[in-house]
Amino acid sequence: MSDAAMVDPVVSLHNVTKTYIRGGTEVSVIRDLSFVIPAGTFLAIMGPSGSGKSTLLNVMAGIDRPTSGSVVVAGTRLEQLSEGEMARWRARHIGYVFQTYNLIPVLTAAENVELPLALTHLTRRERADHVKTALRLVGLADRMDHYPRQLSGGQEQRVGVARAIVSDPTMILADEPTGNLDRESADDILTLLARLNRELGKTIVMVTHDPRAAERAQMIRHLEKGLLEMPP
Ligand SMILES: Nc1ncnc2c1ncn2[C@@H]1O[C@H](COP(=O)(O)OP(=O)(O)OP(=O)(O)O)[C@@H](O)[C@H]1O
Repeated sequence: MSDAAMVDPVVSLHNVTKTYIRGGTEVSVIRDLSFVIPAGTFLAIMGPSGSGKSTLLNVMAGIDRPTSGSVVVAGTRLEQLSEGEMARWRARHIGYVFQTYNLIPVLTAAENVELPLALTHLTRRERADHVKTALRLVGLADRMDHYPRQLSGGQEQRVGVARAIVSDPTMILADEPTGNLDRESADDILTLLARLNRELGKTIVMVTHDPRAAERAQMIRHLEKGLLEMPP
């Protein structure tokens, strides 16, 4: 890792543990995890089902709070934020891509993409411009007024990616973004994520089961029982 990367991580986790109570006993999903993600990295996190991948992503997004330890993302120590501050912080810094797209069926592609901008101070005109740019970036400028049911799975996920980038966030977190797609659509989404990383310098953290998807990232880490396998 270069000195610059050490100086400028987008994510730093220090001794992060996340514990749930299940059936009266404490279960550690993430155990004493410490690592940094340098700015501009495209990282894939792999690991068996239940190993804590989604939990880790949610901790980085400020959706889940760790039981102990500290999480610094984009220069902010997340445990210091109230729920309201966290929502505003997340809107500014995090774009999230879901396995099942999570589009709202009664809204058009453009309206879905515009949703994260509700928490910003942009004017209506500026919001429309951002939406157009995001949909153009994912190659769906001609589908702005289509509803999710009028789109293929691959196109729906491209709308999902447009929604994740519309506010120009610091980091994109993608939880199994290709899990519901056929090989060709999956490749399109991975190519798109790689482009956003390369051309726009977005830091991307992608959770995936699929080794072929993980290969498209610059760096792969394996999570096993809440512990991250670190490079030699
Ligand atoms: N809110 C919760 N309450 C209790 N247990 C939880 C909660 N959220 C997650 N868990 C447990 O934590 C463990 C890790 O879950 P997580 O979803 O992070 O794993 P994962 O690696 O993403 O799995 P998958 O690949 O199946 O999505 C699981 O055993 C899960 O049941």
